[in-house]
Amino acid sequence: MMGEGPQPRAVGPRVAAIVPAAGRGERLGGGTPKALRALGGRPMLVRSVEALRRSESVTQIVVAAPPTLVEVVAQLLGPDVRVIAGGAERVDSVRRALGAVDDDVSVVLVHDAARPLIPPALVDAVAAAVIAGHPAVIPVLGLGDTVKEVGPDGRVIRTPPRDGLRAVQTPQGFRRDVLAAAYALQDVPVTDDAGLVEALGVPVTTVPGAQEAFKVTRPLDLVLAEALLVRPSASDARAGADACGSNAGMDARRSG
Ligand SMILES: Nc1ccn([C@@H]2O[C@H](COP(=O)(O)OP(=O)(O)OP(=O)(O)O)[C@@H](O)[C@H]2O)c(=O)n1
Ligand SMILES: C[C@](O)(CO)[C@H](O)COP(=O)(O)O
Repeated sequence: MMGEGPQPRAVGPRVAAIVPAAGRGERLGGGTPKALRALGGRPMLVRSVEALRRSESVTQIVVAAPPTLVEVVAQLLGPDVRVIAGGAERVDSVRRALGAVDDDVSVVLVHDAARPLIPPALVDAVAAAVIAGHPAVIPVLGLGDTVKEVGPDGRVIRTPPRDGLRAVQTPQGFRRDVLAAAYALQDVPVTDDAGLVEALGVPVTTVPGAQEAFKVTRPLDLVLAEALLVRPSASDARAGADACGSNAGMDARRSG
């Protein structure tokens, strides 16, 4: 775990943010693809993209959309965002989006559309750690619950010591060549991008995550996200929504 003090400043390298947004949201339910479900009156995906725009480090955003909704999502997000068709699984969506990243990008962040309340400062902390020399960086939080490994019969197999366990969030940040090599691997069963990098044998570094970066997975998560948006402490997220359509920061970095 890196310290919680000042992180290296992100200057110089081009940083792309890939946003996998092509999932169906089966655990959330409701019919509409999850990334387009409204949160405080705006699609979750729009809020996630706004947080990336507001970060100081991101210079390009590539979104993997549900294949039938590529045009709709492109209209929704505006011309500064590249929208491509996602795939059947999250890894397929990220692999396709990686193929659409500009040639001059050397750092790639992968951020779930389903984490709409991500603080821009966390995006920058992950990017800065990669730029400082870590090949792979993930935000993590300690666990509040005890975790059990349970067998198919429902019986507890063991209780892993909680001190060494972390819940993993996004954005996960990578040197581009490392992520490309990881995504060249086939048929490695993983649930996050860092899992592929671990399969390569490349070290993965952690930085402190943020509670509000939780993933909207089930209906109660949506209720919690709505509640957070109307609290004063959610001013960042609201400002992000208010700024929707203003791309000045990212435009300046892209042309700089
Ligand atoms: N084929 C897929 C599956 C998931 N995702 C994206 O990966 C992120 C994290 O996935 P998850 O929360 O599991 O979303 P869903 O797959 O939509 O959820 P569920 O498993 O409940 O259907 C989401 O932003 C989702 O849109 C994607 O781009 N392409
Ligand atoms: C990438 C991820 O959000 C890190 O916590 C998570 O692993 C995605 O898992 P899901 O099963 O696709 O929600």
